[in-house]
Amino acid sequence: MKIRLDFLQAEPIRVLITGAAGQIAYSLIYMVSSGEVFGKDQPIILHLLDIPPMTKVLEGVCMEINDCALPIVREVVATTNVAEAFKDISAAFLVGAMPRKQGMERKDLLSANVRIFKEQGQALDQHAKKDVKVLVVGNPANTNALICSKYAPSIPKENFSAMTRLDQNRGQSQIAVRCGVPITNVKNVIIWGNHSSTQYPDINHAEVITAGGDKKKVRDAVNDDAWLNDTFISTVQKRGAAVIAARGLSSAMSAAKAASDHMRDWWQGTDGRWVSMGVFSDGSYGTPAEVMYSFPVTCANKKWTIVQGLAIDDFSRQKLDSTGNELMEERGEAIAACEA
Ligand SMILES: NC(=O)c1ccc[n+]([C@@H]2O[C@H](COP(=O)([O-])OP(=O)(O)OC[C@H]3O[C@@H](n4cnc5c(N)ncnc54)[C@H](O)[C@@H]3O)[C@@H](O)[C@H]2O)c1
Ligand SMILES: O=C(O)C[C@H](O)C(=O)O
Repeated sequence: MKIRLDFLQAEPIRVLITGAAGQIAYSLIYMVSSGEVFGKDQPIILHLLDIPPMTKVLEGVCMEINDCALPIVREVVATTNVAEAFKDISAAFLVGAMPRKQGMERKDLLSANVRIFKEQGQALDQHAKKDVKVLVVGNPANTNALICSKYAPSIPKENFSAMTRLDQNRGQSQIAVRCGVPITNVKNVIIWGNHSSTQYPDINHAEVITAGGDKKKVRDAVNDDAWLNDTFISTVQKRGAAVIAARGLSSAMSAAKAASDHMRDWWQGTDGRWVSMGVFSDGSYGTPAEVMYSFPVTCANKKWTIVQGLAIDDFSRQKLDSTGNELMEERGEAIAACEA
């Protein structure tokens, strides 16, 4: 009989979720604690941070974590103290921030939220492991991630990322429904740029296994350029606002699922699959350098690599530029707000 000792041997890692008393965290904590993200054999010590007025809610969340009887959760550190929350962490989901309300754009949250990410960047710099992997979810996510990395100079820029996986999942789902196939039959939908209404959901390189079992380019399988170039793009760009209009609250379950997908793929690798992540731009594809731009990437050995060599037509060029311009504007505003 083969006895598995790896579970007993693995050292626990410390995983931080901020905004732990909020909506997204309520789903995310379970996903992370179930082993979906770091592996079923990887014990974790959960660090949960929220602000003092949420202490009682956080206590309730901790009761529920205990009551879930989760095998990989070794300990829960629930706190409103930033230094304690960031101490020795190997991974961070930075969720805690104000969500937008109906009628707002995500960048309207910049002045309210950016200082949170300046403070948390400083905390990462002082207290976290130097190889910590940081996923920023709180909006405006790309620019908050940039600010976080700016204030954590001792941690490599490539350890910071912003979440555009929800947009990727939304795009793949729209295509799967349109083609009448399971979501797993759709590959390589790309999100370029900002997690905002200027993002560019791009299907030019995407493939689908059709209901008949043939592998086709999405453009050929859908065979409706008007829908792909207009309705599809604007549906994905405006999906967050549509959820807010319907629920009266911003997306939470789907955001938690996307955060789990993002960190799992970064941590465990993508086996050559492309996923979209907001990462520190090196200027690939003529994008502005030094903003957190969403690119197609592959992940291996806990590192992401931008997929290179894709053809960019004129339609796409204009869209890559316009979302890049917005990121540069946000960067200027955010730096000014942090230095004020
Ligand atoms: N990138 C994405 O795809 C995506 C998707 C959905 C939501 N979001 C964003 O995620 C953020 C959180 O959304 P939510 O629905 O969970 O909001 P929520 O209001 O339900 O929860 C946010 C929590 O963060 C806490 N918080 C506020 N300031 C904090 C701080 N300084 N430190 C720690 N915690 C703090 C709040 O007390 C609250 O408990 C929002 O900014 C939202 O816009 C991003
Ligand atoms: O749209 C929002 O404000 C929340 C989130 O960014 C989303 O895309 O659902």
